Amino acid sequence: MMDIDKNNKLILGAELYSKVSSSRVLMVGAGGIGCELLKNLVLSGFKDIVVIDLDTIDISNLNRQFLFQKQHVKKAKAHVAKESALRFNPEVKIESHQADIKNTEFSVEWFKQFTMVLNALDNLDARKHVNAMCLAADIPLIESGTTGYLGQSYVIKKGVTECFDCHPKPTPTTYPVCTIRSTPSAPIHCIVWAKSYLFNQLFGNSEEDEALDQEKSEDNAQELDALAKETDALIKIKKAMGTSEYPKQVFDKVFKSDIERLLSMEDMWTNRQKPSPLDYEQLAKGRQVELTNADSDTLATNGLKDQKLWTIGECFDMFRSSVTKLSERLQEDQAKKSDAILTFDKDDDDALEFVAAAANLRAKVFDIQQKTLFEVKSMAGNIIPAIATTNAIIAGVVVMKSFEVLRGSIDTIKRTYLTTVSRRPHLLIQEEPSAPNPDCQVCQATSAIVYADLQKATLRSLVENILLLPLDQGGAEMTEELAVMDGDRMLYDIEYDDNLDTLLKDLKVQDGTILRIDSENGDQDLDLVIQSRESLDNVIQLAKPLKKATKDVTRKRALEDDSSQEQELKKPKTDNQVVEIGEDDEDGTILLD
Ligand SMILES: Nc1ncnc2c1ncn2[C@@H]1O[C@H](COP(=O)(O)OP(=O)(O)OP(=O)(O)O)[C@@H](O)[C@H]1O
Ligand SMILES: [Zn+2]
Repeated sequence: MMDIDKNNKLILGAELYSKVSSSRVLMVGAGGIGCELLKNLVLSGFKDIVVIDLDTIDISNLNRQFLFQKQHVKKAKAHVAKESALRFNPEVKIESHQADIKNTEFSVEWFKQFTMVLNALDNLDARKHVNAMCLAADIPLIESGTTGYLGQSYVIKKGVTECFDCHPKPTPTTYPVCTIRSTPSAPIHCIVWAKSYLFNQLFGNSEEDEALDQEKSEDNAQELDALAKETDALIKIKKAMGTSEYPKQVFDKVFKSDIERLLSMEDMWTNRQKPSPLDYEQLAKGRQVELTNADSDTLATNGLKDQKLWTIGECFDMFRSSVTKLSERLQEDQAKKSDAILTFDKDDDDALEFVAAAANLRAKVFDIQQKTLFEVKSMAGNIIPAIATTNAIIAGVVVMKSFEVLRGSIDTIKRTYLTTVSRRPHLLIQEEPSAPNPDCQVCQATSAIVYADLQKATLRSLVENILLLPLDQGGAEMTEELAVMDGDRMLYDIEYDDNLDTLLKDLKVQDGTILRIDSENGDQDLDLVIQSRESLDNVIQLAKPLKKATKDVTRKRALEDDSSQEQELKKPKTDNQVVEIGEDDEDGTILLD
């Protein structure tokens, strides 16, 4: 037995050690938290780990994702993470997949093989998906996340705790389109204009970005119409893409004629400072003079290049060169695939330089403070810098939670927050877990497995032979006011029956698809997990008969399980219980709780 194992057995005790070493865990995401977590798992006795990540290693990951080194850039995160982690303990079995966890191959059945799932993700969409899969497979999920110095981790278990979707998550900030397009007043307005409007119009998807709130009102209707015309005129200019005149034409349009149009709307400027258009020829001349007069001292950058504020001449040069480079790239891509577009990526130097230059030129026009490339990168990417130590602390907390899950007392596992408070620079705050929200659309739906012969079953067979059929005949006994949804796609409701005689397979329902049956009369919703089976007695049938459930069953169960907990579970969520980190004097180990 290796030393690690011996030590783990001593630390965890024989019983927990045996549970840890015999469990099979899935880790989703091998980025900032994932790298720390995988290292922790192999060092703390886990022997059977599956790692999934869809991405490859970027150079910007190396400052905090310590399983990756320079020679690994562009390789799959999952595979490299596996290889590096194995070096801590070669006896562990690690299976790595470079894949999207949302792929249908990772079905509910597939999730069921795991003792628990550990999320180390960075986006809502994937988190919601794993949440739904773990609820359907009825296995515990440990959720975690960090932003800058803040972090959290908690356990989700169907019918016992809140799920990821029990409470709505704040939607990303949007900006009124007129603020961005006509009356910017802060650096972020110029950055959003450059990234969400100008970049998309010139190189990307010309549909308006969701960061721009297009809501029309009496006040802005006229301005919105004028802006639409302005956009049409910009689209015409795109015909010159690839010519040497192109950067000038774009420049004249967005920094001169559009600004002149704005100036002509006098009412707009009664209480605001007027913008001043930029002149291409003048800037070009000024830049010449700047370059001729500059001695090597002023040209040499002081400090880090991306943290130095560019002069207007430098912005001007950068604007022209990045427009040229991005146009060339777009044209090359379009030669291969006619509908190719570029999408803004903060790690794409040309795209970032374009956004920084355009935003700073616009800031000059509106007399707004300019920003360095570094600042633009973090604002345009909505980035709060990731901090290695925050990830490390949270990854440690996740492992502690995994031990508690294995000990079997999920209903008492606290939620842990890493936060900054005035009394101490950092503090872990523990909060009692909450019972599921009885109105949650996600975890309160009953779920059931449906066997379907996908070559033969139609939507009608699903509706008539399962959904509307009485319980005692093997159905779900729903009323006719129901809707069948595949994600956001509606397949059927009482007023939309066009698909009834279409085969499920032609509706893209496949093995592993989860269909959500919305009950539109307030009854319980139903999630149906489709499993493909051939030669069934009926082309479609429930795997197990359903029992009638009332909405409050899960909540009641959670409350009744342990009456001493009842008070805790009813407590409002905001009632934080601050727990000091106790320090064991003798050996300096930090104990949580
Ligand atoms: N649907 C998904 N399936 C599998 N892996 C995913 C999915 N969505 C995100 N991930 C992975 O989760 C990880 C999250 O890690 P992290 O938050 O550190 O992000 P990052 O992409 O490495 O860093 P940054 O976003 O700061 O550049 C990433 O490696 C990402 O590829
Ligand atoms: Zn829920």
